[in-house]
Amino acid sequence: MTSQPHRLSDAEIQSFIDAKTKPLGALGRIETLAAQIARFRNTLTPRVDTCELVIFAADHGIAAEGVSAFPQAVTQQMVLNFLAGGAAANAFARSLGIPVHVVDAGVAGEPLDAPALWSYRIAPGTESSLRGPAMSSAELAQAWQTGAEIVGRTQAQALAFGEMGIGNTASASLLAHKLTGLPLDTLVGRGTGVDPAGLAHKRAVLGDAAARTDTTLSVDTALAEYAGFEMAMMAGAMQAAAEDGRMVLVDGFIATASAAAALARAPHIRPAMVFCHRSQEAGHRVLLDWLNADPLLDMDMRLGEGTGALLAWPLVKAASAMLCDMASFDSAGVSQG
Ligand SMILES: Cc1cc2ncn([C@H]3O[C@H](COP(=O)(O)O)[C@@H](O)[C@H]3O)c2cc1C
Ligand SMILES: O=C(O)c1cccnc1
Repeated sequence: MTSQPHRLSDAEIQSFIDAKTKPLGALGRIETLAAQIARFRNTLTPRVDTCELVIFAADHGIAAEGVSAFPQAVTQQMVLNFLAGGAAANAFARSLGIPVHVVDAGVAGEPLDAPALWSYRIAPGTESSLRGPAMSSAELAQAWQTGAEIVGRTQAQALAFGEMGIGNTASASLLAHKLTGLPLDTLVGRGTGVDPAGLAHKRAVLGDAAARTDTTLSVDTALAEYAGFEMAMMAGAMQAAAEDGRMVLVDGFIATASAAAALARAPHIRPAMVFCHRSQEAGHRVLLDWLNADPLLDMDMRLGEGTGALLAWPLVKAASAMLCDMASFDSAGVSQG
């Protein structure tokens, strides 16, 4: 008979943290984060000092219904901007020494001919979920599987996931609504900044799109009916990353909707997930509450791209360093109170 590997208990982890040279609890939420990392990696000294950012880009059929303040062409233009290193995510990542990978999961138009682009396009954009399913179940399966394949191309101990896709706050609202049963209106926000009339129009369009199907749906049906390729691919990548022992840094509203889908399929991956920031997008707060997630930062940001996840990375790294590098009262010869 093979013996089961020892699973660290919460009490063992807490007493290891309490033995460090600091008053009890003095590192606040860094201690909570450290305990999460130790539990997830099942070691008291989990080294987490490398991170990569993967940005998934795709277009959304529902963008044609006027639910964004920006035209669909911006998705492809921003992909080129990511590749040129000029987006907010690039600037943040560079300042932190984090490599950025850009995935074409289904950007509209002709495929981009850019050697640095990770080209995994399922189709040139989804169908409009106002009229029918955004994608087929075969496309969903392909997107999910591709997410796992993409994780295989990365090495870092933590992966931050970002997205780009005009109209994807609309898709994220619909996906979150069908997964959770929360009222749709509480999950709809201004995205890139639609004005009050634009927001009323967005609510009406999304209400009609939601009315096509049952109030709540299974995760696979919800994804196929309403998600984008970048969201399904990100969800698949989150599951694969967590199952490979990597920490998963969850960004804003769209990434959190993808995380909710990943959790619906694979609840066991929750300990890998760090909810990094609370976006200004109205639905994010509601969805985080439903997930019982209390994110690390609240910076009044509403961008996506993985920017919020990047800002939280130093906190994750510090929590790991606290566990790995900090002395105990015993080892340092410091008197306890
Ligand atoms: C220049 C620009 C850069 C962006 N970077 C991320 N997003 C963000 O805005 C989009 C979602 O908002 P909506 O649903 O209203 O279209 C996504 O592409 C998201 O990543 C951007 C949007 C714009 C315009
Ligand atoms: O929170 C996000 O991820 C977000 C919010 C608005 C626009 N794009 C992304």
